Formats: sequence, C-alpha cells, structure tokens
Amino acid sequence: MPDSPPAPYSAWIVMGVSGSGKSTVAEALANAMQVAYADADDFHPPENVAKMRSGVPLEDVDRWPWLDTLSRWLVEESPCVLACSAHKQSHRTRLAQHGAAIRFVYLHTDIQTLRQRMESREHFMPVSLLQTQFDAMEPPSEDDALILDGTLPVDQLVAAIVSDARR
Ligand SMILES: Nc1ncnc2c1ncn2[C@@H]1O[C@H](COP(=O)(O)OP(=O)(O)OP(=O)(O)O)[C@@H](O)[C@H]1O
Ligand SMILES: O=C(O)[C@H](O)[C@@H](O)[C@H](O)[C@H](O)CO
Repeated sequence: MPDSPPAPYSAWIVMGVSGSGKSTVAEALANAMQVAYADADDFHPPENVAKMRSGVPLEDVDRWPWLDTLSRWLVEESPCVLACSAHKQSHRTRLAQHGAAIRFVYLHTDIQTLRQRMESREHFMPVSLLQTQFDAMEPPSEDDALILDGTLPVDQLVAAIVSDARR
C-alpha cells in the first residue's frame, strides 16, 4: 500500500458482533496499510464495560456518547482503521457525522463459531450476551459495505480489504 490510502475513503471500520474477529482483522489491516488503528472497545466508558461484564446488553442510550467520541477519532486520526461493532444503520450514520469517508467492512460469522471463540478467550463480554449482539445487528447491504466471511483466515480477509481499497 502507498503511505496514504487511495481516495475516496479516509477510514475503514471493521464491524461485526462480539468475537467476529473485528479487532484481529482491523489491527492486521492497519499494519498492512500503515495507518492508525483503534479498538472501539477501548473507548467505552467504565459503566458500559461494567454493564456488559455483568451480563446486561448495552442500549443505544449507552452507545451515543461513545459513538460521538469515535466519530471525532475517525477524523482526527485519518487515515485510520477502527474495529467497532457498528450494529445498526443509525450507529453507522452517527460514526460518519463528523465527515469521515468510511468504508465499512462487515465480518459475518455463524453463532456456533463465535460461541467457541468466546469460550476460549478471556474478555469482559460474556458468551451469554452473544444472542443479544445478533439481535442488535442490522447487517449492511453490499451497497453500503464490503461483506466478508469472518471464518476465512485473517490474511485472506486483509488481502480482500486491501484489494477493495485499490479498486
Ligand atoms: N479469521 C479468524 N479465524 C480464526 N480465528 C479468528 C479469526 N479472527 C479472529 N479470530 C479469533 O477469534 C477471537 C475473537 O477475535 P477478536 O477479538 O478479533 O473479535 P472481536 O470481534 O474484536 O471481538 P470483541 O468485540 O468481542 O472484542 C480471538 O481469539 C481471535 O484470535
Ligand atoms: O455496542 C456494543 O454492544 C458493544 O460495542 C459490543 O459489541 C462490545 O463492546 C464488543 O463486541 C465486545 O465483545
């Protein structure tokens, strides 16, 4: 990749439910592109993390201030890659509110694979909340996102995103 990614995007958001691989793929993508990277989980206020840890799903009222902060980060750190759940169209619109030109990349993965992944890692997110993550998800259409099979190897996923960015 060149030092700065080609137009028209200034930011990539790798999105999906808990355990879908968004942090793993987003970090590898940022390394490949040599741009800034962040995990949206690191921007949640302690109350949000405590809520999820205790087995209570977030509501949109918990998410708006977090999404507002992320929306500013996307502009300040451009070009950049963010790993973020971005479940709903309204969340994705909010993330773009400060003007970042965002390419959303949706990793879709079956619930059985995700349950296995989550059971074999240490994380604040309990497996019991996985179904609520699916319930919240409004998958983007192919017009609005690059949609990839999150069970593919990470290097293949990164290559597909880089190839899409060069089109
Ligand atoms: N493409 C993949 N193939 C196999 N394992 C993967 C893949 N992507 C991620 N994993 C593994 O799945 C687990 C979850 O990945 P990761 O933490 O990146 O997901 P996430 O969507 O960021 O989850 P969360 O939002 O809950 O933090 C990790 O153990 C990671 O190593
Ligand atoms: O909006 C949300 O519900 C959250 O961002 C979650 O998706 C998690 O923080 C993440 O996936 C951790 O597992």
